[in-house]
Amino acid sequence: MPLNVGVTTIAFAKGEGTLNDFVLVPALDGAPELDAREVTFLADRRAGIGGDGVIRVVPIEHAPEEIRQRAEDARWFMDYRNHDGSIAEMCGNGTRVFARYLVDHGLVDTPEFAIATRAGVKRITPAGDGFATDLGPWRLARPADAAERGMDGVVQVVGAEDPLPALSLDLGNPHTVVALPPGIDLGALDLTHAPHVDPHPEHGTNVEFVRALDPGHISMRVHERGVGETQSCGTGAAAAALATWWWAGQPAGQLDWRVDVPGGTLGVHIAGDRVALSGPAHVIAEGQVTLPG
Ligand SMILES: N[C@@H](CCC[C@H](N)C(=O)O)C(=O)O
Repeated sequence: MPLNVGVTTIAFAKGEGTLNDFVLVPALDGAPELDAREVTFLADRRAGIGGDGVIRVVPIEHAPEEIRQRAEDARWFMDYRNHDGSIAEMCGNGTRVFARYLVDHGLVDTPEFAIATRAGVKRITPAGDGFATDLGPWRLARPADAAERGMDGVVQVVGAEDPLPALSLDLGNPHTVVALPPGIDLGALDLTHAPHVDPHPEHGTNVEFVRALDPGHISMRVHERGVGETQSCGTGAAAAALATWWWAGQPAGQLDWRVDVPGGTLGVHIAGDRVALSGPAHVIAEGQVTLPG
């Protein structure tokens, strides 16, 4: 009997955008489907390939019905999972790395194209050595409270005596943004555990800690839902810029933001109720991997 009976070997690529890293799995005929155990194996930095998330590259005709119904002109579905196997609606950095994979593999034939995500269709355009993604509409998670006070919850951080005020935003996925007061050093924050957020969002949240540097320029660290601290989060950078802009009174002349993250720099452009993200994207390795039996 051959030794490889029952063994599943699949193609993968490894990519990153501002060091938010992903394992991409082409599923060009709809397979492989990946269960949570296979995702956590692929994302494991010791036993598997390693990544903050795992992204299946799925032709739209093989996407789930609810995605196909809202796909507009998108020909590809970004099926995103977090490091822990959980499903996330959106990944901003992931859209650029996904776009890089499609372009490098000749899977799109125009420089601008659309991709379907669980949070709707996102439009990609080339930008510098990477891409810009129209992340689409954003909104405050709890508009009435937030509009009144600019803060709608609190986050407890290790080492701070009192919980810090925070603002929650919906970018297709959930974010809670904290503006650090002067006495707390962004670089010294202990993000080894998920910060305690109150009120706790039903489906969890990504938490961004922000230091304002100059007008239109912030620095940020993030604890991602389903992952832990990462070197960057694209939707998180957009949420951080939007919250800082909101706190500043939404100045009309301050729509372009530079967001420094541990893994590099991202651009955020606010356009009314829409927001766009730009930054680099690289595919750094491709190969084959055998899934655990
Ligand atoms: N890193 C991503 C966000 C990935 C999903 C997030 N962890 C969630 O669960 O919402 C980004 O670049 O936006």
